[in-house]
Amino acid sequence: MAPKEILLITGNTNKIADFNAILIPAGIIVRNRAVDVPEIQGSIEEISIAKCRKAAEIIGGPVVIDDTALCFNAMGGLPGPYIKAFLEALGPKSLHLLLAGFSDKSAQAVATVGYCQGPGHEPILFQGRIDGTIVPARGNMQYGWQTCFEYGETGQTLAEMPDDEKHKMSHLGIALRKLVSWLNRSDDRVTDTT
Ligand SMILES: O=P(O)(O)OP(=O)(O)OP(=O)(O)OC[C@H]1O[C@@H](n2cnc3c(O)ncnc32)[C@H](O)[C@@H]1O
Ligand SMILES: [Mg+2]
Repeated sequence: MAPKEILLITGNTNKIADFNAILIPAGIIVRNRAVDVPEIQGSIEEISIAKCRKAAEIIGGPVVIDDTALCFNAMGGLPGPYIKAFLEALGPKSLHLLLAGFSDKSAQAVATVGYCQGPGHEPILFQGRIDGTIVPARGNMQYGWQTCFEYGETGQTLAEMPDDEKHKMSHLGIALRKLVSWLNRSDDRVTDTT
């Protein structure tokens, strides 16, 4: 089978590294274009579909995007897809203070990966969602909110987990494995009709 290639549209270098770490072992080559695609307001899915559609229009061909959300259950899912603005304003060290007035510290990390064949095509979404707890920042790696998100019952923040272990269970790992299996099934369909 010929190696598959995707074009990831993102300006986030940590995201590119994570895509490579997860997709290279699955035989997928990740190319990148650092285009700042406008993000609308709406549900996680609406934002991802609009971002993916716009990226395909800008590039004029097949693209992959990811939009990542951090949803606090006590706040009805906010900040959710707006986490970037909160992170920029507060920094990872103060993020947990948003929940200071709530006893429920539970949260979900959500990766929504979109694939669009090109301008005029409908984007397809692949989502990974994991449960965790918002805690005061722990761990060395300064990527987004990973120091503040303790995964499941592990007692470890994502920033404290070894990369290979993290990619097996992370929101992005789950979403990208769904993308890989869809890409492989698409291959089967092409084979079936020839
Ligand atoms: O939109 P693009 O260009 O892909 O890059 P971005 O950095 O704006 O990424 P998002 O729109 O997905 O924004 C989500 C925010 O969460 C951060 N982030 C994204 N993925 C993450 C992950 O897997 N772990 C921790 N933080 C992440 C990211 O740095 C942003 O502050
Ligand atoms: Mg963004």
